[in-house]
Amino acid sequence: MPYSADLDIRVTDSSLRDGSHAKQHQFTAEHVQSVVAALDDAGVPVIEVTHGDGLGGSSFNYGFSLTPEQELIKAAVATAKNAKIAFLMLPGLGIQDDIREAADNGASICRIATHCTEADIAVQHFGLARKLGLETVGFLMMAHSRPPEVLARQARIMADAGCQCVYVVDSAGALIMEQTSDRVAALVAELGSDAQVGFHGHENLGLGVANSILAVRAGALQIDGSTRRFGAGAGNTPVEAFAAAAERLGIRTGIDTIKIIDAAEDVVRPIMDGECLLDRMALTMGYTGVYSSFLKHADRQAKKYGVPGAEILLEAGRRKLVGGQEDQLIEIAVALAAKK
Ligand SMILES: CC[C@H](O)CC(=O)C(=O)O
Ligand SMILES: [Mn+2]
Repeated sequence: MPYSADLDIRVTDSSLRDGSHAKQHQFTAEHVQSVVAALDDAGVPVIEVTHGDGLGGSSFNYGFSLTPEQELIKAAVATAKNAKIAFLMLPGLGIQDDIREAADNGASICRIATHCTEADIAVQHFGLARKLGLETVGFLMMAHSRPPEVLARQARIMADAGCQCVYVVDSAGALIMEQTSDRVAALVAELGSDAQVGFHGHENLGLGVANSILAVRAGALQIDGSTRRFGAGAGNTPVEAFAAAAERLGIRTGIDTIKIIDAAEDVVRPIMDGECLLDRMALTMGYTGVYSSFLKHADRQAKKYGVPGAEILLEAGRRKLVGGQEDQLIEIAVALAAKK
């Protein structure tokens, strides 16, 4: 079944949320206005705006935002003519009042992320979001680290709690081809008509577009990307490349391919601090299964303690660290420095 009469799938652009990691959370309201205006004009149907780690993410552990995220959400809502504005939240970081405030500020889609074995911590949050009339999306993060049947059981917990679309989230950019489609297919089989399935990719092995196309073929109805790959690690599935590939394959996204190619070059690139690169650090994350948002934290500790960043990430992979364990990157850097 297509997503709707006009669209086969719905694309959510995460540049203004996943890109917040790459920008070290230094977005201004003007950045948000210019990106939202360009993406909206290109026909991107959903735009996500929040601190990289979601509502309440602005903190010592994750990095402070330059602009309060509710101000960024307001700026996005005021600018978008057609696109819906989404926000992310991680239970335990954001609180219920943050969800209420984002809804009051005009955001209409609440995306709730948990580690892929911890869906049960989101039950109350889905309940509240639905009560507020928000559309709901669930993120099963670090999805490479568990097999399809485990993810399917976690997806069931989210759907039963009121989640309307559960995403397979390749936080480490570590999923390879059928590893993506097998996971998506398992969720589609489990959820049936109870909830849609989505896919959120990262480019750490250069597979974001290919994995996303395979996800669509396995039944995903929602796909995330970031224009110009503006996201954590090597960035997300580039929306402009995905839109072009989808169009050539006859998959209707509603996005104007030429306009989004122009937006990537003329609007998004100028606000990025640099390109999101498929370099040694990003490849190490994809290869060893490390959370993409650890990149800038590892970079900082590498500089501070004079140790190679890739070695910090290799050890993070060995320890199988998950989001929220950013402090262990400091411990790893200190230990590497002591060995020198
Ligand atoms: C909040 C953390 C994280 O950036 C969510 C996400 O986009 C991912 O896990 O890939
Ligand atoms: Mn991500």
